[in-house]
Amino acid sequence: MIEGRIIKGIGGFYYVDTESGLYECRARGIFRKNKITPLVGDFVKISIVDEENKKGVVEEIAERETELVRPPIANVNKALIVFAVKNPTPHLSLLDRFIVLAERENLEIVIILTKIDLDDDNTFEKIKSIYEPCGYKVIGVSNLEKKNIDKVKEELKDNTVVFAGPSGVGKSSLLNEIDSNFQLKTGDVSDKIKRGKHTTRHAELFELEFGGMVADTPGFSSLTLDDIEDIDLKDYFIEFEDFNDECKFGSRCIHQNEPRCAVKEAVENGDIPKERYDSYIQLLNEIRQGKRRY
Ligand SMILES: Nc1nc2c(ncn2[C@@H]2O[C@H](COP(=O)(O)OP(=O)(O)OP(=O)(O)O)[C@@H](O)[C@H]2O)c(=O)[nH]1
Ligand SMILES: [Zn+2]
Repeated sequence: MIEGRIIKGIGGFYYVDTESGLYECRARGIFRKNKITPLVGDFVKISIVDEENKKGVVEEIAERETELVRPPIANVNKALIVFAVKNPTPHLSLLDRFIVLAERENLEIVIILTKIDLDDDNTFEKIKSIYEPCGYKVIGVSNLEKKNIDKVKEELKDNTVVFAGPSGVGKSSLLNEIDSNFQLKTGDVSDKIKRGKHTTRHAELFELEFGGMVADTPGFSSLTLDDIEDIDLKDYFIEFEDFNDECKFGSRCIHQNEPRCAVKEAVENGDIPKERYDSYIQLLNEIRQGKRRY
């Protein structure tokens, strides 16, 4: 058996990068039986079935350091959450959902706002003023005017990063600016001509020329948080952290209707952005309603 890493998965095939090249692999049936799906980013052991045609079988999957469900990817340490300031209009509820999922995996999170060349109503500053006080780095980028591409590069260098965000925000364009080899790797020319634009259809990991790995992932337009418990949600709003223990009911406080809630006080004092608190309550209600349905 040889070791490698799954860098792409399409239609039941896993493409495993190893020291002796790229192998197209099937997964052992045992994984399906145990309800384990190999993920892009997984470190695996494969047996070679056909060396000439580079075909193999995934035999073992190493324990995952991190595992994101949406987009599905394993063993990344950082998430660059990409939204555009305009075209498409940024939906902060979706941004908050992604943050929750990434915080649950303890990923480092950086928010990238693209298309700042179109920003005629200060959307960048507005979003930054909500998320920066929470502790998130917010970087404004223009692929068109090649602005702040180097700042994004710094975030990628020597990390394993997932690019996630809605469709059309410029994730692939940004990766093209970052590493000129990216286009060669993704460029499905016939597809591009047919559809007039490049659309990412599956997650794929790329090695960056300056060190590090990055996964471009298909855009998503909604995210549900069904598998999160209502009581846990507050832990994924990191700006609540300093106040959680000061509530009258301590860690049992869900910061909604409880008396003497330090989080609610912090919102009133402006120490926690109101937008984030409102978003928290909205997600909390959603999770609870979802639970009641089952
Ligand atoms: N004005 C402006 N347009 C941009 C910028 N970045 C990307 N675009 C345009 O936005 C559109 C979508 O860009 P993509 O890079 O395909 O977006 P994506 O996020 O990869 O989309 P999916 O693959 O569908 O997830 C293209 O028409 C780009 O030319 C930018 O910084 N400024
Ligand atoms: Zn509270």
